[in-house]
Amino acid sequence: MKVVFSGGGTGGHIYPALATIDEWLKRDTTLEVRYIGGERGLEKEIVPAAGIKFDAVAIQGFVRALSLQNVKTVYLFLKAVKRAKRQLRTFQPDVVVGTGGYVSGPVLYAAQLLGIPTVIHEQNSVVGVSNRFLARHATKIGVAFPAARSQFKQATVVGNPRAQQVVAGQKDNRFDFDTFGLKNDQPTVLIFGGSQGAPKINQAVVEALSQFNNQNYQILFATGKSRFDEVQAMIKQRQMTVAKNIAIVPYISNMQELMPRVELVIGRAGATSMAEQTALGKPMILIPSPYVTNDHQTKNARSMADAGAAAMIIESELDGAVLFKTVHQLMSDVAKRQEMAQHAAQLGVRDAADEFIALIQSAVKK
Ligand SMILES: CC(=O)N[C@H]1[C@@H](OP(=O)(O)OP(=O)(O)OC[C@H]2O[C@@H](n3ccc(=O)[nH]c3=O)[C@H](O)[C@@H]2O)O[C@H](CO)[C@@H](O)[C@@H]1O
Repeated sequence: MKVVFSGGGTGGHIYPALATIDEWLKRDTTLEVRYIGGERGLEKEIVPAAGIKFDAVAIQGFVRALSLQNVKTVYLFLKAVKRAKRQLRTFQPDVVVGTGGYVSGPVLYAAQLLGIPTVIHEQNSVVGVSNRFLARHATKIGVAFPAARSQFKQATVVGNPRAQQVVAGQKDNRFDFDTFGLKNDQPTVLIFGGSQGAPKINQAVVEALSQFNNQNYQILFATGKSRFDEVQAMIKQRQMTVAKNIAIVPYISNMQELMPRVELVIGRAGATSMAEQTALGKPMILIPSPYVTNDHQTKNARSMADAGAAAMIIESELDGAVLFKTVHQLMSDVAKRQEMAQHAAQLGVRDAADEFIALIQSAVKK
């Protein structure tokens, strides 16, 4: 079978696609896959690095206010549809799968114009712009949360395929913390602000550095690729030292191997992160982004906190002192962490890739 995947901009839309491909290739080595992504999104690096053939189209999102930018957006959209059509005609896929983000709009629309079956996946409980646009002519729709189902005419709850991939990463896990200059026998706190990093979280971590230094747990902190230099400059300006129990990196590219091995996760409340952390049963401290559509991350974080799986900090109340206190309290309380881990695990969907692959296969014309 030949399948084209498209989705991107941010990691939350890319990893579910990669996880589906990964699982599918394990059971069908004859599967042929292409990925069409944006010229500027994270997918441009992540997808080829995963060994998948990648084609790019230029695309940008609509801005909310009336603006000339939107004229350019329409122009780029039509150009991307044309280019995607050419790519699809050459490859002749049996089905085209979209996992959200601006780029999936023109690619799946092109497939729909050519009469190729399309399948979309919605990771969030609130449906995104591209998926809303594509839903009318999509052959099948998979959603991660039951709450999203009612927003489509007909959709199947499959969970988030990335969850299955990180769970698979638990088996025979030989992850070596030495790759980050850390120890294998110390509990690890993982901190990252979604796939792009979050300035407010980065600042709070820098403020708390002197307190985190030399604790009996270690901190692995991913700043986001484009924010690493900014963080280093902040550390230098404040003349702070970074002790050996702390590693600061721009991005973690082997999260599926690392995440199973950490004790506590601190971060945003993006849908794919939530799927991973619940599938693995990780206690979490969530600082939801207030800058996303319909404030959906706050809803995600609140549902985790209500279930007893997470502590939640509102971004406007976050600073180094609050961050340190919340982390330190949990790292000093094994029983509390275990309790949170159990609650998190109860929310996890661990076979989502199987479910999603079955849905895609059901969309292909026999
Ligand atoms: C600001 C924004 O628009 N956020 C949205 C975006 O978030 P974003 O792209 O940040 O998505 P998520 O938090 O859901 O997922 C991040 C993904 O990146 C991975 N990762 C992260 C950091 C790192 O160093 N290495 C790494 O591999 C995580 O393990 C995870 O798989 O898409 C999500 C899923 O549609 C939405 O719910 C979010 O609201």
